[in-house]
Amino acid sequence: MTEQVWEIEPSGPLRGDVTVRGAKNAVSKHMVAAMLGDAPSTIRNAPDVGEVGITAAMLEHLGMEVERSGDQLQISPGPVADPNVPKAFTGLNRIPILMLGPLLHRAGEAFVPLVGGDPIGRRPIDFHVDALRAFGAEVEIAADGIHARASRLRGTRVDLPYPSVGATETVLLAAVLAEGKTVIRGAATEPEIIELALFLQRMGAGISFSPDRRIVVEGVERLGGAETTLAGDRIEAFSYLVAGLVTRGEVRVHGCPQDRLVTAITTLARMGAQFEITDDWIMASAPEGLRPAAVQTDTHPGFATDWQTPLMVLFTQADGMSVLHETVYENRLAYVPALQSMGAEIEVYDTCLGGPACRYHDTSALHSAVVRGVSKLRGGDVTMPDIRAGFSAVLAAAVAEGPSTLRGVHHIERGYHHPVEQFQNLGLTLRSRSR
Ligand SMILES: CC(=O)N[C@H]1[C@@H](OP(=O)(O)OP(=O)(O)OC[C@H]2O[C@@H](n3ccc(=O)[nH]c3=O)[C@H](O)[C@@H]2O)O[C@H](CO)[C@@H](O)[C@@H]1O
Ligand SMILES: C=C(OP(=O)(O)O)C(=O)O
Repeated sequence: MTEQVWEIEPSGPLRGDVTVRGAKNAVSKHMVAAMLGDAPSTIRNAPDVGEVGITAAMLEHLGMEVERSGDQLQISPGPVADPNVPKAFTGLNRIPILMLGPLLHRAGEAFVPLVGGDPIGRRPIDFHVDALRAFGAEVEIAADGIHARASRLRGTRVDLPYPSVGATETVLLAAVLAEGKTVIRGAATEPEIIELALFLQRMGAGISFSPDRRIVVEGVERLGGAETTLAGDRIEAFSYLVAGLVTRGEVRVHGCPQDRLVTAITTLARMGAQFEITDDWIMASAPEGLRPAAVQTDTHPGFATDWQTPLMVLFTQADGMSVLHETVYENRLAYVPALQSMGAEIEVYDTCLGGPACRYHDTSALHSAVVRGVSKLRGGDVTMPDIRAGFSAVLAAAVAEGPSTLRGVHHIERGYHHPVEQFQNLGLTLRSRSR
């Protein structure tokens, strides 16, 4: 069987411009929201990534029309042809669970296969299921997926035990057409949640945000179509800024609003990065080198867990001991052995270092890391375990001495827009080969 691999050679400082498009998850979730309308919706600035194709194929199976033209997607919500997402989509991404609410509204019944996403720790769906039951749905968890049925969803009160991004979205997508009022307490407030809520508001939904993670939704009878242009992906934007910093170059990132990166920018600035920020782009450089830092990942507006992997590689190139405490996923340091095999001096611990105790305090999950910099990295033969760890392997290969071979590149292709071209434009010697 042939395998796609990336061969990377050390290439000096990465410099130049990168434009980021909408985030892979944002585009999929807007596509799911569009299912709720009774008229077509348009989503612009969509990236050209595997995730969109997976979600489009699911929607088409359900009876929606999806038309792509350049960076624009038009979703025309026809009658539901089949309320079952086929099992062929098992594990391909996390989007099917979000389809339950819209399918219940449109068809009164639904089946979605087991959701996947990156293997970064336990990713249960109990909050989603409990919330749908609170709306009055009958939900049965089978070995191969979830069956749900409801003649009408009724507004309810949902208290999320942790501000889960996906569960907040499940509740929003169920609440907008439910009968009466829904109140979510403990809601996630990530920029992607706000972006989705604004889109739903354009479709006609009654959503208001209150302080203290409380969202109130007044159900409406019908939703129309809407148009939107997605903001550039903050994870991708951060990753390319770090690509410049870690190689002692400077990358100018266009398309991601500054307010989505505020904590990231402050964190990098604390490490000695200097920024130029305009309305159109953000550029980072570190002419005087980088200092170590202690960083804890968190829900928004904290330091996002998806920013953690490039930061880890940056820590290996900062002068001194850095600490990373991952509090969102218990197994998100599983990629560290690959970096260690390339010479990174990283030790992982099951204790909470560099911040207050988190949910994994009393477990044996290795979720804290101490990183010694500056480490001399050497080229390696590494398999990417997930999307963000994949990007960090590219960064490690870019600063390593000697060539590297990276496998599992499909992970990156699920969510980064044309990564080979972007890296090559920045000056990285990267060849993508089938072997
Ligand atoms: C498709 C998508 O949007 N992915 C993003 C989304 O993932 P996703 O929406 O899956 O992440 P959540 O915010 O739901 O997960 C946060 C935490 O809540 C826990 N939890 C979640 C749901 C549940 O029913 N029960 C439960 O215990 C999870 O195990 C995790 O520890 O937000 C994460 C946190 O910003 C990002 O890393 C992912 O890139
Ligand atoms: C964890 C991620 O994605 P997913 O939730 O789709 O696995 C991610 O984008 O970093």
